[in-house]
Amino acid sequence: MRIDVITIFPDYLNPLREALLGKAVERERISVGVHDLRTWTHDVHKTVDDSPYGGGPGMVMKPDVWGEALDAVCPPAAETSPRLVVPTPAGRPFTQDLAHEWSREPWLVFACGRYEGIDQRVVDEASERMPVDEVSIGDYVLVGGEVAVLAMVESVVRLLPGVLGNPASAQQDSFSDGLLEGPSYTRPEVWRGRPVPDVLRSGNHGAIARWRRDKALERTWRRRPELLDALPEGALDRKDREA
Ligand SMILES: Nc1cc(-c2cccs2)n[nH]1
Repeated sequence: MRIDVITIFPDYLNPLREALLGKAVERERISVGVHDLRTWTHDVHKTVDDSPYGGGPGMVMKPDVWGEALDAVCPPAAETSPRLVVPTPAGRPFTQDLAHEWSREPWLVFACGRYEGIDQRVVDEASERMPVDEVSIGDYVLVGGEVAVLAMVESVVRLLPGVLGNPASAQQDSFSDGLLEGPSYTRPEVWRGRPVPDVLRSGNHGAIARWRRDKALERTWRRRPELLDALPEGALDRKDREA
């Protein structure tokens, strides 16, 4: 997978070179290009934004600069086009399902804007030649899209074959079965007077699976009840309903 990020804060994307993601780059599971948007300005101040038409607070990012940047990073004449991802608080929710969908893409380009946004014509024009997803990573407002890109890239790249040490981890993610993951425990057996639940040390794998499922259902019911309503028909069996 090829990943390109266009940003006015290229150093903000340095974590993409670290740890798990850094290994994925080293192993050529992904190639990462980070591009400074100011490269495509032509004034001495390298201006990337301007006041919003219609008035209002903040600044909006200029379409001409973004247009040149996107033309350079994903040339219109090229035979392949990327999926363009634009983080915004006004986007559709980014979910684990979307991470799985994107993990099958050969090329993703992320456009990091300000929270007041990028001139809408940039997305409108790009949509004529590539798929564009305007997505939100949650109902809160960041200053820029860079943090959102780090989160989304990490959640997508960890799903690629050969990136996670144990592929089973991605299979047992929270949300993979529509529920939140239940509690986890490791040594010591007793910590500050708190023992590990007996069932987890019983060696009875059926009982352990049942206990874990019950804890996942309980946690989901307490913290995210709407996820239970969104489960497909038949996802909960009789024992689940008794939990
Ligand atoms: N979910 C979300 C995205 C954002 C921003 C994207 C770009 C600038 S601020 N804030 N919150």
